[in-house]
Amino acid sequence: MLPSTTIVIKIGSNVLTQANGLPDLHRMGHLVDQVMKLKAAGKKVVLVSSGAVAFGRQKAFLPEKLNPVFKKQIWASTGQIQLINRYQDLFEKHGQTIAQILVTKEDFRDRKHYLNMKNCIEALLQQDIFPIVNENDTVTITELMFTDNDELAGLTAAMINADTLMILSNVHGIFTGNPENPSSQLIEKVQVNMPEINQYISASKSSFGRGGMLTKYAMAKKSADLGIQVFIANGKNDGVLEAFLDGSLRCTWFEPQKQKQAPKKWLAHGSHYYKGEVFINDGAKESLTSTVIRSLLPIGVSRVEGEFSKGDILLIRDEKGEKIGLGRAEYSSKSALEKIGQRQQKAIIHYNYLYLFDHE
Ligand SMILES: Nc1ncnc2c1ncn2[C@@H]1O[C@H](COP(=O)(O)OP(=O)(O)O)[C@@H](O)[C@H]1O
Ligand SMILES: N[C@@H](CCC(=O)OP(=O)(O)O)C(=O)O
Repeated sequence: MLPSTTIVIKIGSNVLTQANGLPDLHRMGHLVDQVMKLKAAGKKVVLVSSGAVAFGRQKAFLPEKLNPVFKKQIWASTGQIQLINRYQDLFEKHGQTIAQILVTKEDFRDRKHYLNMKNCIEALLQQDIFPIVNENDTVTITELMFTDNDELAGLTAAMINADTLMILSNVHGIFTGNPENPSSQLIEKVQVNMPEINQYISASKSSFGRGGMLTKYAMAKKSADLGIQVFIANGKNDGVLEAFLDGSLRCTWFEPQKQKQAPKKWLAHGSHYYKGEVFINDGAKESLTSTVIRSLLPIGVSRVEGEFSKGDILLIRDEKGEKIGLGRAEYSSKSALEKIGQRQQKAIIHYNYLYLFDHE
């Protein structure tokens, strides 16, 4: 475990609900008390909290046959008010003002939205207002949805340059088998060059969760690659955050690699958010993957696909179609089409906004 100053804490739906599905206000209160202890210890904290759908489900009784998308929208829109009101009551007891931030995947795709979000969270933290983030579930349907809030928490941690991501679920971490099986053991440490441990993870999830342990693992690995240490721990355990503070936390810890620069962190999460594709020739591939720092020039581009604007994320492929990396477009697709193959043109992707895959 490494020192931490800025922490994103993700709380799963199951942590905030009882087995019968009713909100667990006692647990919520206990977590808020502990978050305040982290703040008192000088940590900057941002919360990514699930629970809108779970809270809404308890209040809005809907016909069984209603379209599942409408159900989710109704539960999320009614439940988010309850969720945030509960937080407000609980934080108010500590004299702490809170802010609600509801976001969509689109906000991470568009660099302007991304920077607006980042600046807003940073301004809130500076003013000592506590940000609570959730997905805007009423507008994010099917392909617009985050896989789950674990993905949103990973993106948020990268966005605000957090050094620590704490994922609170209803298990102590990743086990070598079903966590309910007494022979399964907790994997305490995940290090960079360790073999994949996803073989141990089953697709099963807790009753109110969306993504399951597989997305937690994928997001934790990605965040660790970007230099963020990740803890997966049991938010249902009393004193979980105090144990984090005193170093006695029982959890799965992901060792971080060296911190990446901020624009590269934005791009690293862009695999699902790119707007267009650029295909590069062998010479450009060699140049980009060499040890010398280089931008991608139009002369190295053989074709572009998709409609994109300046500032959008592009996926870079080689001539065989293999994925090489991601970058921020310096041209719109219209200008790029005019410039490809030409010499002495400004880079289509500047090095500062280029992220190359390690082994994809
Ligand atoms: N190898 C494993 N170790 C730990 N949990 C696992 C494993 N395989 C599957 N799981 C399941 O993942 C669940 C946690 O994911 P999820 O239900 O999405 O929680 P949350 O609501 O906190 O996001 C656990 O309750 C457990 O049932
Ligand atoms: N935005 C949804 C959260 C969905 C989700 O990812 O849930 P979980 O897997 O419990 O973190 C809600 O507030 O209900």
